[in-house]
Amino acid sequence: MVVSHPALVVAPESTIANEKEAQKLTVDGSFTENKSHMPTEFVWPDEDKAEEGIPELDIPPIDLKGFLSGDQQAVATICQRVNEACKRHGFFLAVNHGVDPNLLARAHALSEEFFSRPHSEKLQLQRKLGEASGYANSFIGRFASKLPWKETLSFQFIHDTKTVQNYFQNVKDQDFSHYGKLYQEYCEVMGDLSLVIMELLGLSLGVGRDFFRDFYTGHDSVMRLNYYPPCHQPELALGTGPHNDPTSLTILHQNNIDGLQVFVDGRWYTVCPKGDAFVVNIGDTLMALTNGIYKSCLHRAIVNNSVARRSLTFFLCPNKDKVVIPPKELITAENPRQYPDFTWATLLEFTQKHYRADTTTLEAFKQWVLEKNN
Ligand SMILES: C=C1C[C@]23C[C@H]1CC[C@H]2[C@]1(C)CCC[C@@](C)(C(=O)O)[C@H]1[C@@H]3C(=O)O
Ligand SMILES: O=C(O)CCC(=O)C(=O)O
Ligand SMILES: [Fe+2]
Repeated sequence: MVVSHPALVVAPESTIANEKEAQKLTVDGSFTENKSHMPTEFVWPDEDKAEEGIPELDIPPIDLKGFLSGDQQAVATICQRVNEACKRHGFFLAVNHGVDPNLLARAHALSEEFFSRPHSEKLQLQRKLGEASGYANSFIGRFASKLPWKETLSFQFIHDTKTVQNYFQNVKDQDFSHYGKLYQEYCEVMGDLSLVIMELLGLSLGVGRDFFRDFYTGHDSVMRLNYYPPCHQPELALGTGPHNDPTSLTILHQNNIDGLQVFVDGRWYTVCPKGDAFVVNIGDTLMALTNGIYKSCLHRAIVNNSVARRSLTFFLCPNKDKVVIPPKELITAENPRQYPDFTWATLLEFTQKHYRADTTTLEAFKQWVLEKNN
């Protein structure tokens, strides 16, 4: 079996898939000419795929202006709305967040520039076995089935370091230093915004501004550029299958193309892109840190057959040796400890070596940790 879309080139990066299966997907130019055929590796089961007519989610965004300026009346209202959203489905839209629209536009433009490069140039950044950073193509070679219709470029950002700049500086043969400069700036801005949102979440939960902010100071985060090329049979494939992010907080911005869907009150909704608005998601680690009170957001990304879609995702993660233990106010007789102590390093290892992140990662991880501890 051969495929030719640039999105479908073998990119061996990890361990779970069967090598022989991966080899069958080697690019050779014949796939786009034979549009009737979708390799089975890219076909998702019906229960994961989007049915027809998913409605748009119509919820007013959270305006962060009043929070950022410290307007007490606004802070109370914002906290109440954020609290409701995070308890119910684990996500909200944020506007007036203070991020320069020009920075956002430049971050998208450079992502577009990267993914439109010849395959050989993208491969200079190829994600290597066991490494978190780099370019990956559909995770061919990493997973054997339910391959996502996407290309990704991921890199690590540690708080108060030049990790991003250094990563791009070290690429051989090609000058990627302008990526380093721009995405270093973008990550610093996202890191600062994450810490502000952590203060907001702390206030919303009634544990004060500092607990979560302090916990995430020194964070060891991940930035990912997602690129979803047009797909000739979008009804069979998914850009990213249904999942909860194993990380703590995701700040996502999509270009002006629909594709992100979230699960709210028992059904799927499309979150349409709205200008500079960020989609802010709670992930599994933060759900555990709030003792299960704030829900990890279930979401997925669909693809379409006409236009490329892109998203910029900043995944806030704790420093690797921080132990995830909820503040004492959130542990009560009615809500005793829900998850064992763990570090992000262990959960990351679980998702990279033992378990493909999906809708039940946190439960599976909890069982795994409990078994290991016994
Ligand atoms: C630490 C991470 C693992 C993933 C990227 C970041 C945060 C989200 C995770 C992911 C996106 C969840 C869905 C499945 C996954 C394999 C993907 O489709 O990309 C996950 C990422 C990963 O393991 O590479
Ligand atoms: O691209 C999107 O809209 C969603 C991406 C996503 O969920 C992820 O990268 O974890
Ligand atoms: Fe996600």
